[in-house]
Amino acid sequence: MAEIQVGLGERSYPIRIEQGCLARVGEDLARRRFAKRYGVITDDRVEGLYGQQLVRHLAAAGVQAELFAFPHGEVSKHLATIGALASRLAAAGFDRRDGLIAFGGGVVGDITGFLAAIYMRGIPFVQAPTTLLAQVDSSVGGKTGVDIPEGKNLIGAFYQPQAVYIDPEVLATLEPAELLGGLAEVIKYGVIRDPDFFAYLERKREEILALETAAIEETILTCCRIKAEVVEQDEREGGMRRILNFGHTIGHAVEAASGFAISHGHAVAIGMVAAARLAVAKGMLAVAAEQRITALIAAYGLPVAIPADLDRERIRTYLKTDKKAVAGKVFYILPTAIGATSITDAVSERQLDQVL
Ligand SMILES: NC(=O)c1ccc[n+]([C@@H]2O[C@H](COP(=O)([O-])OP(=O)(O)OC[C@H]3O[C@@H](n4cnc5c(N)ncnc54)[C@H](O)[C@@H]3O)[C@@H](O)[C@H]2O)c1
Ligand SMILES: O=C(O)C(=O)C[C@@H](O)[C@H](O)[C@H](O)COP(=O)(O)O
Ligand SMILES: [Zn+2]
Repeated sequence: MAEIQVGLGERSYPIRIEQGCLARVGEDLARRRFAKRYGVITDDRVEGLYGQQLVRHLAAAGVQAELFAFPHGEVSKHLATIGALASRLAAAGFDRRDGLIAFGGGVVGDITGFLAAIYMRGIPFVQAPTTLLAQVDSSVGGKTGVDIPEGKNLIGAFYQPQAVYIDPEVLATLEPAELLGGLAEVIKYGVIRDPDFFAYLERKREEILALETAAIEETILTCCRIKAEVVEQDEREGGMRRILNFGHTIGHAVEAASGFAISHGHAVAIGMVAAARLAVAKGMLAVAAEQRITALIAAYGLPVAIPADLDRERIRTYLKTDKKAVAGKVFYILPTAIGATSITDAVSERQLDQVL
């Protein structure tokens, strides 16, 4: 069992990482009393696999909870889902003393956090992430929100959870492609911040892919530690938090341009390779480092190139609505070494053409 703290003054919260901890979330909630009862927000797949089990565990600890599921996938991550869930909560009599549990992957976490931020102008919520991506990234840091046709995550709020409960056991039922998506964000942490962790990912590939307990726990813990450190320094992305967006400038555009046929993690993998190549083109990164980054992404079975049939003009259109764009200038987080980045808008059309 490991517990780390995200230190944000009165918005601080613990991240607990423990095999089987979903069975003990109820005890913790009963002790901490964030809310008098909980709406467990989830998607239909996670509901089918673990929904009743979680509600039973909560009930055994004396925690009242009700499940609210929506159809799985990024296509649900829009305002209509928020509206429908809010209506269901209101119909069930949820009031300001009640809270939410985000029980699922990043889509569930982003939707639930945003709903918690705005339902009755704000109710408490906790994260119980069930995908690797959500356990290493989206459940921590308080970015919540939904997509609009113009782009990814263009509506949302910074709203921190009260606690994060990570049970690596549930990863056993993930589809292999979903596991890989999480590994893209895992590799991101090595590239932006931690060369030793990058080398660990090179060495422990087989153990990590096999979800071997020690390797997967170490991986989740390292990512959460790095994310907590970054968020503690820049909660609302005034500056350095932008490093967590490495691979996301082109990644988000690829994801949206594919109509979400390419998942977030796979698009981030493509975006990281593109960013590393841009960095080489600009003379900021050694070719050998770019090759190591690309080789690690490929070694985990992730894509390294934008599919040939994906419309480049659509990608360019989405690049312009990236949240990091200011006064029409698109910003890129480019690696300068394994473990270090630089943020720049000085990317020429020709350099962009080369990587697209
Ligand atoms: N807020 C943040 O900081 C942040 C960070 C990274 C990504 N994100 C967002 O997260 C989303 C991607 O998250 P994701 O990859 O978890 O996608 P997801 O939530 O769609 O989950 C992927 C699939 O896995 C299924 N699933 C979840 N847990 C399972 C389990 N234990 N066993 C079997 N199946 C399971 C889900 O039903 C879904 O079909 C994107 O919308 C992205 O923008 C947000
Ligand atoms: O927490 C952050 O900060 C991140 O950027 C983490 C990203 O992995 C994540 O995909 C995030 O949702 C992207 O945020 P956005 O502000 O670029 O939409
Ligand atoms: Zn991401």
